[in-house]
Amino acid sequence: MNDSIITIAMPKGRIFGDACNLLRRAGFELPAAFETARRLIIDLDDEPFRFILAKPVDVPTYVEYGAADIGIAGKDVLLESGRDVYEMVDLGISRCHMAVAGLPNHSSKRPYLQIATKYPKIASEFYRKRGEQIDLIALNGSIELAPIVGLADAIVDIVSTGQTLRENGLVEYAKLMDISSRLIVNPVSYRLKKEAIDRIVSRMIASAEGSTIGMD
Ligand SMILES: Nc1ncnc2c1ncn2[C@@H]1O[C@H](COP(=O)(O)OP(=O)(O)OP(=O)(O)O)[C@@H](O)[C@H]1O
Ligand SMILES: O=P(O)(O)OC[C@H]1O[C@H](OP(=O)(O)OP(=O)(O)O)[C@H](O)[C@@H]1O
Repeated sequence: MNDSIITIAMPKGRIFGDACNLLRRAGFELPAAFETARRLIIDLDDEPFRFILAKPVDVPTYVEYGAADIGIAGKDVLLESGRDVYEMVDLGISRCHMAVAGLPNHSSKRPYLQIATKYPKIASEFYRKRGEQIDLIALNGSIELAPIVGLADAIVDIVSTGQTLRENGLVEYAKLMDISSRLIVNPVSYRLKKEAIDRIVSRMIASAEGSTIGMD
């Protein structure tokens, strides 16, 4: 960790555009090519900020280990990763929700419900709280396929517009939680660079979409 530079881990992919817009609203002068460049480390010219561009699911790892002081990550990724980071601000971007879904009027013939998901921790916690024993099937994407081809009785996955469910003839059975992206901070960085990080947090709160502050 360099003491004078603040390193910010950015999630590539879906959140990236929303996160860049938010940073620009917060006064960060991101270069025009920020979104299109293939470089994975980008330093700003006039401010002591370094951006590292990571896969969304890896952002909490970079922040927990201190390779980045700060990061932006979806609440889904934070819950699933269980990484030891401070969650400082709900940025209100990339909003969606986590849901249980499956075929309409489906009734399982299995002894335990078979649940396919990219989020085994979130799914098992949900069913544990309901006192239901399940068989988890971990998948990496195209989760909606599983109930259609009989691999699972239901899925636990993200729903945003609902288009993927609709186009695949699935319905939502239950909503687990709202999801949005959060600003996360490495605890040691926060101790050593508190003033600089607090300034960033304030800028982000002022520019966030209906943000709230909180340290989890
Ligand atoms: N349909 C969606 N609408 C809005 N936000 C979403 C949606 N799907 C996911 N997200 C949010 O965006 C984050 C990153 O999603 P994205 O699909 O870019 O990454 P990913 O799951 O690693 O993708 P891939 O594995 O396909 O590269 C998720 O953690 C979640 O918070
Ligand atoms: O409600 P919607 O607006 O249709 O969005 C929901 C879809 O978006 C995500 O998938 P993603 O596009 O990230 O692809 P994946 O199958 O690789 O996870 C999520 O897993 C759903 O499949």
